[in-house]
Amino acid sequence: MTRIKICGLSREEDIANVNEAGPDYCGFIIQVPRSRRNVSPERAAELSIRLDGRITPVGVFVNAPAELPARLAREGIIRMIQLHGQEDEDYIQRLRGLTDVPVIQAFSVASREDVRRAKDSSADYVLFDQGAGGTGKTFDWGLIGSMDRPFILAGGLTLENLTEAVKRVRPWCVDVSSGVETEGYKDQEKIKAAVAAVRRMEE
Ligand SMILES: O=C(O)c1ccccc1N[C@@H]1O[C@H](COP(=O)(O)O)[C@@H](O)[C@H]1O
Repeated sequence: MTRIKICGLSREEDIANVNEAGPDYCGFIIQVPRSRRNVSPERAAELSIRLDGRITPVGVFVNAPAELPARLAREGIIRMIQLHGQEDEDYIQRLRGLTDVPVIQAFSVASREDVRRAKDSSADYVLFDQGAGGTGKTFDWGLIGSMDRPFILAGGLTLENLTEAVKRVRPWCVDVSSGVETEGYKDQEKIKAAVAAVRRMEE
């Protein structure tokens, strides 16, 4: 069964829309000023509290001090931590000392070497993406090859390529952000269609 995460929520209506669509995970881009999906920790708290309890809130961080994701996890604002910067093994170990929520480490895939590095990660899950995150672009899925651990496929997934991605790559979870937006905002119909497409594949 492939799970689905809808990432980059920033408005109350985004929460209402995911509550209706029912993905497995949703993501908040926290304290990443360069992202147009950026939310403050306080805003993430306001949004997370409105989320259906069956959907796991994931905090997405880029080189944040480890105390920040750990605090938000302790406060129950997020239940998973996604590291999307240059965080290394020392960082993950420091985080482990501060919180026991599952950790996702993102890797930008441009070569087989990037995938090999991911195999060595001590994170609970690895995520394969194109570029620095939220680019809306895909990478060569053939580079993933065979993986002996659960992984998340991200990067430029859309209603057009989601089904093919699940069939070809067999990820543990797909992560969609730009692909369920219209003019820069999350789109209710696209979110519903993406979740339905992944659920249909389980049948
Ligand atoms: O979405 C962002 O703006 C973002 C910023 C910084 C780090 C990660 C970000 N998003 C993550 O990027 C991937 C793929 O996004 P897309 O579907 O290609 O737009 C996904 O994992 C998001 O969590």
